[in-house]
Amino acid sequence: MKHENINQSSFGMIGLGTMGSNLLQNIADHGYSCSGYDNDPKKVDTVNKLGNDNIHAFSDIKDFVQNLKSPKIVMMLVPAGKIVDSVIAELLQVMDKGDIIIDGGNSHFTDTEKRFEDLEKKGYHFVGMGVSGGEEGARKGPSMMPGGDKKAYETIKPILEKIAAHVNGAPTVAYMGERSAGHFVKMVHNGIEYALMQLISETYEFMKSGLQMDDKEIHDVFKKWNEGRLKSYLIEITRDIFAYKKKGEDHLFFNDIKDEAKAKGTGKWTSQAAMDLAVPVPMIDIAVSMRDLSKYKELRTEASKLYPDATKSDLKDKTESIEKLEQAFYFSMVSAYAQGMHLLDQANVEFKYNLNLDVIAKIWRGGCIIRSEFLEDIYAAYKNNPKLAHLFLDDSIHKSLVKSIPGIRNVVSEAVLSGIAVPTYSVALSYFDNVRSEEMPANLIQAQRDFFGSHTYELKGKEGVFHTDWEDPNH
Ligand SMILES: NC(=O)C1=CN([C@@H]2O[C@H](COP(=O)(O)OP(=O)(O)OC[C@H]3O[C@@H](n4cnc5c(N)ncnc54)[C@H](OP(=O)(O)O)[C@@H]3O)[C@@H](O)[C@H]2O)C=CC1
Ligand SMILES: O=C(CO)[C@H](O)[C@H](O)COP(=O)(O)O
Repeated sequence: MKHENINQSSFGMIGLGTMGSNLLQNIADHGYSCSGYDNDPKKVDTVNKLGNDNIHAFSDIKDFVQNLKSPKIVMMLVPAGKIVDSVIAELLQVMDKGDIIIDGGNSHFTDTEKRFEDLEKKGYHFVGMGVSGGEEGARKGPSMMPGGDKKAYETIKPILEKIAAHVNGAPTVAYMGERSAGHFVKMVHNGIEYALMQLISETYEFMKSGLQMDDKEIHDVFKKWNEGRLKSYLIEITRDIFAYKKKGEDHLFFNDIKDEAKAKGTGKWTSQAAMDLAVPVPMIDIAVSMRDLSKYKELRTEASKLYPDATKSDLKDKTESIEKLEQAFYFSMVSAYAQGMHLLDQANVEFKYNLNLDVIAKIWRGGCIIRSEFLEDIYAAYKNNPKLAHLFLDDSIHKSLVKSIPGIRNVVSEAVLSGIAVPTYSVALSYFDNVRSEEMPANLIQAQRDFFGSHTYELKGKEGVFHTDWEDPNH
């Protein structure tokens, strides 16, 4: 479909799928004239049939670009990977130097790093921007994490600030930092998302198998939790999943879903990046691993026959157990955010991104999947002390964390004795117990390394590296 009006649109979107179509409508709702392009003519048709006077969709990339005002602003919301490179290559044929290209997908930060460098050399302004909030967020107000070309960000800032969610009047978008900073921050956001989702699924298992609660009771607990300090988007949707029945059916729909979790990769990328930077994020690691384990259905089925019953403990007092579980969830949730923020802090040093952790917490308070009441505390912690080395060291967080320790210890031990898998809870606790250990047993590891491989060790109170012949009879 060709349009008469050329050079009319203020904003162009490539990829009119779930995110692109909704974000474009959000932008159009704020009074901007928009163009859309997708290589799937059906998507183009669907968008044109919305009847939104502010949106014109094209199935020819040249017509699409021609319809944009200069400097042209084009955002891509296409699947991450090679497709992004091929769309950029097409765009370079039809855009002009000085134009702005935004990648709003979940691109790997190392790809963004290369694209930024390449496009900068070629004279284009490139912004790598994480977008979170899913379909509804894109339509009504996402959280956005732009990084890269600062000048380009200043140009698109008025649009982004209008379409973002708002918390206490502040938009949930801000410039994150240099080059690939936006996509790095989004990746860590997703890593935390994985950890919290795994934590919620273990909570459900503990309630169901440990406390013998039925679906209605579980729904009521999530409802109550969402009215307190655990209030968050993920608890809110879990509450709603525990109330969702198909018309005419008497059971919750999610019970029909296979217990095999899929993943697009951002959680794994977070763990990989954390390993490369030597930052421990064990809750994210375990969340990725448990999604992987869920796929081994046959293996699990066979093993379940071989090892049928674990010792069951007697969890009698449900009310008291739920109170402990709330403490345990709070404790572990704090730990999940703390591990993610620690990774961001260390990546900032390594990659010289110029991140501001308070700003990141601020824009995560609304619009995104990990938005939560607790992000207010994280925001306050980093605003109060931008150099805070770890969230556990913040005074206010310290106070509430300490009060939750009995809960986490109780839940982990009860679960272990009952044979209920709570790896994220367990690792949250062990991570904490090691973080609070001035002495770790790592000296033994050093001794072993030196014993079998002459890898050397350092000594307390003595400079230098040393080696011992551990099997020398004359030592
Ligand atoms: N869905 C979500 O909740 C979220 C997704 N994201 C990220 O946003 C990006 C887009 O996701 P989403 O909207 O869900 O994906 P969809 O698959 O729904 O939409 C992508 C669209 O891009 C089109 N497309 C593919 N290749 C090209 C091309 N070469 N030229 C033009 N259009 C093309 C696709 O067409 P076709 O179908 O024909 O291939 C499709 O219409 C991804 O990086 C995703 O990870 C980020 C946050 C949340
Ligand atoms: O980016 C998102 C939300 O912010 C995606 O919806 C989310 O990452 C989905 O990831 P996965 O498919 O791996 O669970």
